[in-house]
Amino acid sequence: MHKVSFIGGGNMAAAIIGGLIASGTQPTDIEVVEVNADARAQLSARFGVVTHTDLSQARLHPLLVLAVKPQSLPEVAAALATRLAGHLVVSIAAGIRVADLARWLGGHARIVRTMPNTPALVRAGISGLYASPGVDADARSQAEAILRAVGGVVWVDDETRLDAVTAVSGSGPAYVFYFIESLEAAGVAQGLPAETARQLALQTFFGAAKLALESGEEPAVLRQRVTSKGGTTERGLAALDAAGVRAGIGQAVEAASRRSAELGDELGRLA
Ligand SMILES: NC(=O)C1=CN([C@@H]2O[C@H](COP(=O)(O)OP(=O)(O)OC[C@H]3O[C@@H](n4cnc5c(N)ncnc54)[C@H](OP(=O)(O)O)[C@@H]3O)[C@@H](O)[C@H]2O)C=CC1
Ligand SMILES: O=C(O)[C@@H]1CCC=N1
Repeated sequence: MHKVSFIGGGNMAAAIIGGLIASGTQPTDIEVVEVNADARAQLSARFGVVTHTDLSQARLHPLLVLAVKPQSLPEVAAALATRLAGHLVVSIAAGIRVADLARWLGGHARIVRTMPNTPALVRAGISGLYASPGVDADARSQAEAILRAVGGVVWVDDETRLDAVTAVSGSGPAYVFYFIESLEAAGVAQGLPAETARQLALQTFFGAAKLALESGEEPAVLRQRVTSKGGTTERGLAALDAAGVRAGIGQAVEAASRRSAELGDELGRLA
C-alpha cells in the first residue's frame, strides 16, 4: 500500500485508517491533517499515525483522501490546488461531484469519487467508486486498493448512482443500528435484561447477515424458512407490514439519496 495523506480525520477517516492498519499498513505511512485537537489526539493515541494541525505542515503523499464534510471541501480543495502534481485524490464526501471538485482543485483531474461506510473500521466495509472516463487504470486500481483493504468495492459507471450507493450503504449502517436499538428496546419491553436483549439483537443481526452472505440464498427464501405457518414470525412480520416498515425503509433511502444529490447541487454552485 502507498503512503497516504488524509485531509480530515473524523469518524469516517478514523474507520478507514483503523482498517488500513489492521490490514498491515504502517501507521507512520499515514499522515492526517485534522483541525480539531481532540480528534488529532485520539488519532495519535489510537493508531499512532502522524498528525498535523493544518495543510501547510503536511507532506502530501501521492495518495490523498479527502475526508472533510462536504461543506468544508471547497475551502480545503482551494488550499490544496497549488500543491497538487500527479497526486491521486480520493474523495469520500457525500454528494460532491467530480467535475466540481476538479474545478475547486484548479483543474486537477486525477480524482476517484468514493462512498465507503464505517464498518471499514473492522474491515467489513463496502464502498462504491466512480471515476471519470479519463482517469487511468493505475489511479483506479490505487483507489480500489485502499478501499479493498477495508472491505468490498463496487464500481458504478454513472456518477449519479453514487447518490443511491450513499443512501443504501453509506448511510445504511445507521439504519441497521437503528433497527438493532429498536429490537433491543423491544426485548427489554418484553421483560428481558438489557444485556441479554442486546446480545440477542446483535448476534441475530450478525448471524442473519452471515447466513445470507454465505448461503447465497435469496433473503426472501431465508425469511420464509423462519416463518412457520400459523407461528410467531408470521404475526411479527404482519405487524411490521401493518406499521409500514418496508415503506419506511424505501422512504429513508429515497430521502437520503435526494439529500446526496441536493448537496451536490448546493455546493456545486460554488465557484
Ligand atoms: N460518517 C460516515 O459514515 C460517512 C461519511 N462520509 C463522508 O466522509 C466525510 C467526513 O465525514 P465524517 O467523518 O462523518 O465527519 P467528521 O465531522 O467526523 O470528520 C470531519 C473532520 O474534518 C475536520 N476538518 C474540518 N475542516 C478541516 C480542514 N480544513 N482540514 C482538516 N480537517 C478539517 C473536522 O473538524 P471539526 O469537527 O472541528 O470541523 C472533523 O474532525 C464527509 O464528507 C462525509 O460525507 C462518507 C461515508 C460514510
Ligand atoms: O450522513 C452523511 O451525510 C454521511 C454520508 C454517508 C454516511 N454519512
